[in-house]
Amino acid sequence: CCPFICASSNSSVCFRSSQNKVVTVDNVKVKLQIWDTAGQERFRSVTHAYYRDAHALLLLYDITSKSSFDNIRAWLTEIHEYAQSDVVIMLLGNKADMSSERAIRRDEGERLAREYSVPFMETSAKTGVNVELAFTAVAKELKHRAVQHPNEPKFQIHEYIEAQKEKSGCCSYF
Ligand SMILES: Nc1nc2c(ncn2[C@@H]2O[C@H](COP(=O)(O)OP(=O)(O)OP(=O)(O)O)[C@@H](O)[C@H]2O)c(=O)[nH]1
Repeated sequence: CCPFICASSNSSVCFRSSQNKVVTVDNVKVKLQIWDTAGQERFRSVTHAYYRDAHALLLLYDITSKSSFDNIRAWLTEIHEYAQSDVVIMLLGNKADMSSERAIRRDEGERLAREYSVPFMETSAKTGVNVELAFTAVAKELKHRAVQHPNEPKFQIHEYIEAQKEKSGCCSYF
């Protein structure tokens, strides 16, 4: 409904509610209601009220910004405190198209993701690289959790992502 939800009369404390996205997984339609929360520190006390009930959280940092990467640990700590224990978490290093200004190597993202046992990939909202995959992987995981057939093997989100992700820019390390 609302492009912006403001949590207080101070209009800078807002959440951008993006849109619904429907992903079809094995002929089942999974509706994702996507909330884009503001990432800055000053919003944090308000944001947890929003992700407490979330089924999945995509944590984005900007590969050209060390501070955005450093913030991820704080977010993961926060999530463990406030989010549902079985929430699907995915770490995304965004702006993969800006590899000439890269501040965080891909393997640093991979290492952090391994440390917290969360899937990882680099994305670009500009070129679209791996964006659909991020949403599809989340939708598949949620669908498999909701509709688990007894003889069906458990969906392995890590394996699915590793098999599908585009590794463009593989050699752009500095
Ligand atoms: N080149 C490039 N620019 C991007 C990409 N994603 C976002 N941007 C740009 O980065 C700027 C910030 O984007 P936002 O979506 O506002 O970033 P944000 O992290 O949501 O910002 P806050 O959460 O409000 O702190 C905008 O100018 C976007 O156009 C990307 O993948 N590549």
